[in-house]
Amino acid sequence: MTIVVEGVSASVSGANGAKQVLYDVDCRFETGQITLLVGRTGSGKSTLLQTVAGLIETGGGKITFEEERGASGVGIVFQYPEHQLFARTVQSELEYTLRPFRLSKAESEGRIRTALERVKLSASVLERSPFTLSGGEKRKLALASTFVAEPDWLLLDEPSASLDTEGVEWLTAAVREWSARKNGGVIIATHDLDAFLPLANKVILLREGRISAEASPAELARSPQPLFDAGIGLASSMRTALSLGKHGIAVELAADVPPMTPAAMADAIWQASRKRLLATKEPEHEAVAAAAQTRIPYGAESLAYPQSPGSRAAVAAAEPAADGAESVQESARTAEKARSAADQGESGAGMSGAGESLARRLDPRTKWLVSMLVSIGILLQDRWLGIGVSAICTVVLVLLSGAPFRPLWRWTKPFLYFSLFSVGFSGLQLSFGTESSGFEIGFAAETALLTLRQFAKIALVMIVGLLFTFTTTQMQMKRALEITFGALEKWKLPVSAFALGASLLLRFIPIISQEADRLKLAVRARSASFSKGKPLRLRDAPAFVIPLLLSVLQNAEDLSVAMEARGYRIAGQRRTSALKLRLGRLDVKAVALGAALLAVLIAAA
Ligand SMILES: Nc1ncnc2c1ncn2[C@@H]1O[C@H](COP(=O)(O)OP(=O)(O)OP(=O)(O)O)[C@@H](O)[C@H]1O
Repeated sequence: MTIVVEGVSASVSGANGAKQVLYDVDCRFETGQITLLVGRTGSGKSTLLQTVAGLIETGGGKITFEEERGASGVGIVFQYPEHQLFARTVQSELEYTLRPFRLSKAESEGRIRTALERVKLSASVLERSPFTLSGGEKRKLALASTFVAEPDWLLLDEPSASLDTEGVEWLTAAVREWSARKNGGVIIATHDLDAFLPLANKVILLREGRISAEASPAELARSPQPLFDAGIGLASSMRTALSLGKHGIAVELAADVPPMTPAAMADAIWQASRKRLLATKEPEHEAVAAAAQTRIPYGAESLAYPQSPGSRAAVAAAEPAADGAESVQESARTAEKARSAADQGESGAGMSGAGESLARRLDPRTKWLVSMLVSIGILLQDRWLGIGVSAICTVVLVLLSGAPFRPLWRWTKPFLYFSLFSVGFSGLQLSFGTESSGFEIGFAAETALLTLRQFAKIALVMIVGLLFTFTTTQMQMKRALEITFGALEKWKLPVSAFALGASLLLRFIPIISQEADRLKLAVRARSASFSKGKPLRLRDAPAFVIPLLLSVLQNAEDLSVAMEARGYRIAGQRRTSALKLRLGRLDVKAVALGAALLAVLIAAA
């Protein structure tokens, strides 16, 4: 009853293409145990969780379920519960999970009632839309919709986010209860050591997509160095012990019950204080000196202070009480600075110079001009030879631009399917004839080819347009339009408004795409796991089309509120632009290339 992860690598794909997140991960998750996945933001916890759940394909290595139901017995609750809710009512949300089990109505109602009781949600929410619930209620519902399927494994991503103190207490109790009742396995990706360390049997520390350490909570309590190495810091009980140690009060660590909870810590402090009180029969300074010499302050035996400035500052920030509030704030600021400096160091390489794709380094006006020139050239074509040359020119542009292939293909694919259908349909010839000849069906290849040629041209123009979209940010696009057509403002033409509108339209393309991905993932994760690892089934499509529309509308509303907050409503008010555009030598070369491609296309026409 174990999940074995061996040499697993995994990538996630976003608007800018695929990015490897996990590297050669080896670990085991035992049933009956609660395992924590702990690591800094972006270290790959969610990705590992989703890979184990079968929602992300492994790019190498394998995951073995040493039990009967395999990945189908896994229930996952996402980091943002709203990412997994999609139905019109809470009732249908829960029923959706139960659909593949083919239960009787009474059984299904019973399971729903029990699941709601377990998460302490009242049955009165059943008729409400999940989207009207509060953040904490959504999390409870997400958990209920997982509990209802009675999975063997419970995978929770940042489960304490958006819960209040009482909510966290309830959650930890629910996880404990579930684990004891089902004897199932629990994997929790979290930063919240205070809440989950006391529950855990094992902690797996992730750092930049790799496992940096594995330890039991008791081992970490005695030797917290791996927590610093992974850039995480300590649970507050550990911080308290560390601070007391600096004052010469040594908190003894019991081997079996490490002081992870406030109650256990209070007990340990009480024991330590009593010892110290007894010692103060001697003059106080001697007692302190003796304590400092003879007792081992918490963590000192193993806590060799980390050498890198970032982690040293993090250690300083993790020791609050000793030096007063001011120094705590100062060290927290230093730690933050050090971390962000480290972050910039990591990400800077990818952002600058050679690492950046050619198209991203070009001025958006240049890209727009080149796209126009090539699109005009493509639209001039009337012969198959010309279409072939257009296709070659488009491939040249795609390769030179360095635009990501996957999103390009994802956006082009539906159009290609639609085109093929239209081509087939346009070639159909139906005749209802006379009584003697009857109904006849034929296919006019010539008409179909004509349609194919038209669609091929549109597809190529679309790819050229997408190249522009995928390599131009909304801000660049807006500035480019404002600069290009700015002169028209003299004649009171609303150039800024037009530029903003056009750039918002562009901005919405990736948003819709991300939303569709999110909903597909949610539907797959909850199709009681029967279709995990397989593409979405057609009959699941309605489950995400309406939520997709709703969420696009919600995004539009959020955006309009944000814009209003930034003064976009105030007519005539000019805003300062943070983005300066400059044409360079590379732009001249790109325009020359565009003109050359147009010349080739005119020659081929
Ligand atoms: N859809 C995506 N597109 C692009 N990058 C992504 C996508 N999903 C995740 N990533 C990147 O993958 C890396 C790991 O992300 P992941 O969500 O697994 O980290 P995490 O440890 O769970 O972080 P957090 O604690 O902030 O939730 C991050 O750098 C993140 O930016």
